[in-house]
Amino acid sequence: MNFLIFFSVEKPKSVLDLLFGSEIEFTNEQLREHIDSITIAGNDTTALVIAYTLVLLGIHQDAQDKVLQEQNSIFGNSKQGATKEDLLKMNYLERVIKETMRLYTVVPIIARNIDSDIYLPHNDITIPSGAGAVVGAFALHRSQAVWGSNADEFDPDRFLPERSINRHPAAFIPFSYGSRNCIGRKFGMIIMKSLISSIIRSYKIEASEVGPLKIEILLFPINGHQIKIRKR
Ligand code: HEM
Repeated sequence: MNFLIFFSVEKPKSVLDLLFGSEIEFTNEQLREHIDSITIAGNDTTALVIAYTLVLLGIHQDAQDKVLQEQNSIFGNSKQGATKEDLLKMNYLERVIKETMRLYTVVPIIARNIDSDIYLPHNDITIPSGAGAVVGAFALHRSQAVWGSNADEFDPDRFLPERSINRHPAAFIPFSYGSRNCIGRKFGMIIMKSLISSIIRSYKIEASEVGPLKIEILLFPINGHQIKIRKR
């Protein structure tokens, strides 16, 4: 297992080093469970978002051109990996990734057990303690009431600051919301931006529509993705 914590000023430490060095002494089983959480929660989610993003860029060539322009403005012709400073400049790519996570919410349903009665004033409904509840993030992200009549269309500029001002903070919840939201959301963004940045600088992508989807905890394309890549 060889995860590194990036951008530390000190010598980078692996996740295991950090877990071993923490104040709490974990049992082997707890250590394994932590590593399981990080790999399972962090791997498939990130890989799926990267794949959906590449497919959407392959379909929307105009967006791919804009991503490439932004990359060229940061890197020129260089193929070097992105630094933290480079990643901060990738505003358009970040909007593309967010729009991908909105349309293809890879954690489409978030489930909770209700442990005390919860009153929902807008609907005048009380969810009783002991009930199970799901937050339908996929449905919320496609809601025309929230995202407008073009909710099903790919429009990364929805995430421009000026178009996001009046949006409810919980309208966009690919990483969930509140105290149990994703602990890896910033790390996930770093991985996704770094990888897509390197791929787009080296390859031109073409893709066909995303076909039917299925939910197996995460959101998978039933037929896989049809994608062509050509060296630039
Ligand atoms: C695009 C990538 C990712 C997406 C879309 C995503 C999404 C989510 C969502 C929706 C939850 C809440 C699930 C629930 O409450 O049922 C969650 C929790 C979690 N995520 Fe992520 N995640 C991503 C990347 C990562 C990465 C890279 C890591 C670790 C390095 C990670 C670690 C975790 C952990 C440990 C939890 C449980 C947090 C808790 O229960 O307090 N995730 N993630």
